[in-house]
Amino acid sequence: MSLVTYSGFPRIGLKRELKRALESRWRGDSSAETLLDTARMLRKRHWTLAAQAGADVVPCNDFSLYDHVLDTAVLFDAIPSRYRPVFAVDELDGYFAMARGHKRDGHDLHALEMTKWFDTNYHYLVPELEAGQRFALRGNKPLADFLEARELGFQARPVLLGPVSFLLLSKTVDGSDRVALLDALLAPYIDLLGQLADAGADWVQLDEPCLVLDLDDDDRAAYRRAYAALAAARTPRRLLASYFGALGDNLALAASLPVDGLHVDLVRAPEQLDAVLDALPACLVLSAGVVDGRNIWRSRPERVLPLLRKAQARIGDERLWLAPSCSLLHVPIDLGAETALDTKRRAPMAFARQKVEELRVYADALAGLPEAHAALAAQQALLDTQAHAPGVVDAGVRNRLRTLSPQATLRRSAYPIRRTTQAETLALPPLPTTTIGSFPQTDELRKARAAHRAGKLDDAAYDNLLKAEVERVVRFQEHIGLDVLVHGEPERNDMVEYFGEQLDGYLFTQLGWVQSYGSRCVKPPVIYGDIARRAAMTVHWSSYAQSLTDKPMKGMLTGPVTMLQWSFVRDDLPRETVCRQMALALRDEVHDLEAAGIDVIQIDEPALREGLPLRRADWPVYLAWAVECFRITAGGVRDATQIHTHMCYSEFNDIIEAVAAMDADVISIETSRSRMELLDAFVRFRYPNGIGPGVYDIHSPRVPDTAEMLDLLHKALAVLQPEQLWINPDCGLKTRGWAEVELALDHMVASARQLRGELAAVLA
Ligand SMILES: Nc1nc2c(c(=O)[nH]1)N[C@@H](CNc1ccc(C(=O)N[C@@H](CCC(=O)N[C@@H](CCC(=O)N[C@@H](CCC(=O)O)C(=O)O)C(=O)O)C(=O)O)cc1)CN2
Ligand code: MET
Ligand SMILES: [Zn+2]
Repeated sequence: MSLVTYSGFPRIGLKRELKRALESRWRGDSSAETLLDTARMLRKRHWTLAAQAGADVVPCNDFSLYDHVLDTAVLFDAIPSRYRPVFAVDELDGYFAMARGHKRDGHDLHALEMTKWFDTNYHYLVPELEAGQRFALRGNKPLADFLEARELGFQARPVLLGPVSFLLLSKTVDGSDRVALLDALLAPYIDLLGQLADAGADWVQLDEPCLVLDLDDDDRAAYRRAYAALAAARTPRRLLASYFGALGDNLALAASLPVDGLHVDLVRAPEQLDAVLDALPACLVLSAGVVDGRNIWRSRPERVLPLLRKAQARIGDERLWLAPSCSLLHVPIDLGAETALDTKRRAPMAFARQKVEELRVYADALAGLPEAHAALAAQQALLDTQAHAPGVVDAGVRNRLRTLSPQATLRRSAYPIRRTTQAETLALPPLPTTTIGSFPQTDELRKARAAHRAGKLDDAAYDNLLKAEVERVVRFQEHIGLDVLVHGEPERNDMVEYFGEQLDGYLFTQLGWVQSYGSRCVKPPVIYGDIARRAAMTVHWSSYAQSLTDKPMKGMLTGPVTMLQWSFVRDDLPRETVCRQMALALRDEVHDLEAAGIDVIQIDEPALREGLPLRRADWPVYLAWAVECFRITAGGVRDATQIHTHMCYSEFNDIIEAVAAMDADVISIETSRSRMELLDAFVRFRYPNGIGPGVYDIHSPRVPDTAEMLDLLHKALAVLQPEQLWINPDCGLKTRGWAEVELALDHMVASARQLRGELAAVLA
């Protein structure tokens, strides 16, 4: 009979137990032991849950206290020297110093860089390597997890990030070739695999997601060398796992590697099954990733069963494993906890637990169990009726999209004309200062929102509290002398969920948390139907904030691509269609803001880069619709209305033409961690519009001083026109405390004043 398994489980816990335990430890309110106890409790709970749901084999070492790439770096002792003194005192403090920076006991260490895990909203820590880097086995996390599982009665399969993907996801600090470090890295990998074999592990899973990317010959050679070396050593049987896309031109490579099993993603790339079966050497196990590890919809038996039957016919039951397409890290844990959702809406959905249950049913169906067949037929019937459920199709939206004029993407005039008009109407000083939107989300705010939601705080009281917060934010900005103000976004739980709550076509979960980085989670809202705006969403707050000040108040919206990227999206329409619906809804909001007298409107697109397809060949199509959607949102406003956009976590070289084609009047970007390196793409491209390279790293509790910001600004002025330059932080301030924000923004305004003085002196 085919075996049911999965390659990784969410770590944070149904009620975010890990988040609470981490943050409590970081505050110093609890001991390391307490944190480790919570982690152990979660692993046990999750293994038990998965086994009860029908998994035959569970993975181990998929759990992490912060991030699995960081775990791998520490496991192989790839620890930059600056952190070593902290490790020398305490291993766990050292680990968290790499994750979050460390300012204590005379140390002032910045964290490792954080970046997107492929095209997901999960962020990993980028290992820092250097030429001549040495690796050694440090600690025994995978082995300890394996033994812990066995103690509980599970013969688990340890999961490791494979050596080649580990190197490809790392960076070298000296610009040397990271793949050249492979041979040095293989020795401790082999040690570890030997230890696991000695301990009785029969399989190990080596994750090599980079196999779905465009690889060059050196990368391919590295794969061959690495896996030949592992095959020559004593190891458990090796399952090579690819996910997030098709193996494509790397299929021959993957199938030629000396391993014992291959995992492929048949959700993103069902079409690869024939080629995979043709290429799969005899005796290899095929782990078929047939239910979606990236989305929350039940699988469609009419799509999945033919794939499984074909595989079964070709290789038999013993060599066929059933699994989700990728780790379940990217979905919430248990739909059963969503008691507030009505059963009709809940029926077509599946979270991690339900996905394992689905796999069990497929395995039983392959084994010929009649009740499994009946269950799958019922599931298919349910999904078919879903297409006609209320709210799924909105004829008005469909019609509006069908008849949308191409003119909708156009501004009235070209940028140089808009620029002049805006200079006259806004009358801003040179080098205008602004912020990215959010101000600190204090405990008080979050508690009040929770109380409001629970019915313990009435609408009026909640509204008053938010109004008072907006007023505080406005007064503060006036006091320190910022030029373009914001209202601070205190009314928003999250920049995506907040808008989702006000749009038709969306539904929400109570406990649908997904880890974004470390202890930070998001609760992606679910798009199940056509998107339409019921009423204005932000005009009330922006107008109120504008009424408090004579300075321009910047309206604040989340852009269509980011709304899509950070939601769970229906799978019965092309993503670009859903995105166009979103763009139309947001366009109406832009117009309403303009009509209400808001002259500056920011449309955030921090996830535009994240949505870029993993294969270069697929970029142009995506970028074309992504840019079009932004332009639909911003299109049609008066020349005098200044459209801003904001992007963080982005490498711009690949997308600079698309960014320019968005034609926002001003873009703010994250640049301070890279010390303005991210500006290079804009400079090379001679990006003509306004640009605000961030001068304050808001991810760190560290407050930069004025001189540090001036230094960054001088760097920017060396390559940009002074008329282009805006001064702002890297991103929103919601995760920071007021004390830090007050100081940092004060320093920022001081740096702007000084720079204006310098410029005036040059011109005089
Ligand atoms: N969707 C999304 N993706 C993003 C970002 C983003 O802002 N949004 N930013 C980038 C970085 N990623 C981030 C992801 C999450 C957070 C973040 O701060 N998340 C918060 C939760 C935000 C939220 O939904 N808050 C809700 C719920 C808050 C809460 O925990 N309430 C308590 C009750 C309050 C209390 O008593 O303390 C509870 O439910 O138990 C609210 O404010 O209403 C967290 O993990 O702490 C920040 C950055 C990239 N991806
Ligand atoms: N306007 C948003 C904020 O300031 C943009 C955040 S981008 C992740 O929080
Ligand atoms: Zn941002």
